Amino acid sequence: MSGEKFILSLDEGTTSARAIIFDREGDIKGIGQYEFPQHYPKPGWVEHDPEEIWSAQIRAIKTALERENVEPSQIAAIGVTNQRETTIVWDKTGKPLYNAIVWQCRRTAEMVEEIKREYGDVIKEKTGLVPDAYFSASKLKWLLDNVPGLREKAERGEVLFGTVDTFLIYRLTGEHVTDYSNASRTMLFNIKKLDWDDELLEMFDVPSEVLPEVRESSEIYGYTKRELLGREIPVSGDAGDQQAALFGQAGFETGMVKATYGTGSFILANTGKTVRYSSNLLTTIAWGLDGRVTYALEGSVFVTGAAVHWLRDGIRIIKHASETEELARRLESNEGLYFVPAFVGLGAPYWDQFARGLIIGITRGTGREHLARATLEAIAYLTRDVIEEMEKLVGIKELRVDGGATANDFLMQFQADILDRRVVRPVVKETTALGAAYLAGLAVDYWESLKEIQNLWKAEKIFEPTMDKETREKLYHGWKEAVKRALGWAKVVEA
Ligand SMILES: Nc1ncnc2c1ncn2[C@@H]1O[C@H](COP(=O)(O)OP(=O)(O)O)[C@@H](O)[C@H]1O
Ligand SMILES: O=P(O)(O)OC[C@H](O)CO
Repeated sequence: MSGEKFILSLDEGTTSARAIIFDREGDIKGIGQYEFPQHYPKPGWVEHDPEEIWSAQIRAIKTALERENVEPSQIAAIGVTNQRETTIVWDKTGKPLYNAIVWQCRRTAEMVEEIKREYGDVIKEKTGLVPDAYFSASKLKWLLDNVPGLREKAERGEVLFGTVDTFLIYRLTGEHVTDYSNASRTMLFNIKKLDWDDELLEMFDVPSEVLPEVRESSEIYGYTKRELLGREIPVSGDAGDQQAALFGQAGFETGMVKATYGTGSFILANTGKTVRYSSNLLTTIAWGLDGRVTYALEGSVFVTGAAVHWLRDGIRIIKHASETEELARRLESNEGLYFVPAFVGLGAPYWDQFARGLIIGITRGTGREHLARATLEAIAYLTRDVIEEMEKLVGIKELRVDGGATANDFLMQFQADILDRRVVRPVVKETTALGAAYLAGLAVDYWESLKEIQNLWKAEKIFEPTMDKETREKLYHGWKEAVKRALGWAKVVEA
């Protein structure tokens, strides 16, 4: 056993929990990963069992360490990053009091519509968010109103609320904390005053006793309980997964933009110390570091990789996500077929909770290659929708990309073409986990500075735009028309 030290990053995503060991170069030394079940108790509802999240996460840690023969004593620090907004309540013993309500869950859509009508502007001003069932506030209100006895317990100070980072850190260390980036996604946090907001707490009927303490994204929150890994290891990094990915992409300067293509796509632009507002994008906290908060603009697209997943598990026209690439390449163009994957409404920049998925332009010649191509193209169009909004506020030179679907070269090239911008894919694709590792490592002096981290970032492949303007704009026009037809559909069929 060598005495080399590493950083362990816990990346708890929507569908799986990963544990990744990084070395000083920011290279991956080992990975453990386990999927956990998705629960859909009613149409549009999505839940996770926090115990299933926890056991997947612990197994992932043990697998990563055992596989690579790394001893817990070689872990200098642990960083945590997580699917954001997903809401958990538990008691002081760490026992969950209900399933986690997942960010994708639409159960509070009507509740939010009502609040939005009266308080939309106030919420935007204070939290930077476009009111939506996506964020934690309405989910927490739902829990307090619907789980028998929960509100009374909460008022007695016996209930702890948190996003998944907070739950994991509580179980790991016993500390009830979160970081600025995660707090900024609850819709209860004032991103300018950097504190929980009394008016919002009142609006959502949330007793302040349940809230975690909000800390920087890089500092020691506590130490792992000895019974977990046989050692007390500092837990010293915490950021929402999308903000962590911006950090892992070394997106430290104003105007740097990354897009992560996972279940959904999340495009974030660093706006530095400035809080910039856009009516169709979110203003969010990227991280808190060295006594300073960095802000970002975010376009959250709810369904992208999940649409590829649907081709595989829903209509079963492919066996593996990667097959979409070969299918798409069989065609010269989309031949007029568009797919708007608005399975759970549309997020940025449309924010329509009632939009639903649509496939348009079907002819007798339409086959699975068209659908595969339309799915990949939709992912790229949805990203352009967001970048167009961002460009009104920040200059954007290139797009740094990461996440599962970036393995698809067809998609990456089409993305560069449709944006008319360079798309850059880094060597280390696990930028979310890497970002959390960097945050944890900075707090314990494993890495010294942002400059050092910047020097570790390396491009693997650059996709240059090659499409002519006329084709690009014609294709994009078709997309905008297809989206128009998907908007509000749930209202039409419910009426
Ligand atoms: N080669 C590929 N082409 C297109 N989509 C892909 C490819 N590989 C994976 N995906 C999609 O990417 C997603 C997985 O990415 P990942 O970053 O692991 O997601 P998450 O962290 O959200 O669970 C899946 O939804 C999958 O359908
Ligand atoms: O788990 P992911 O990678 O799909 O990310 C989910 C986002 O954090 C939701 O806001």
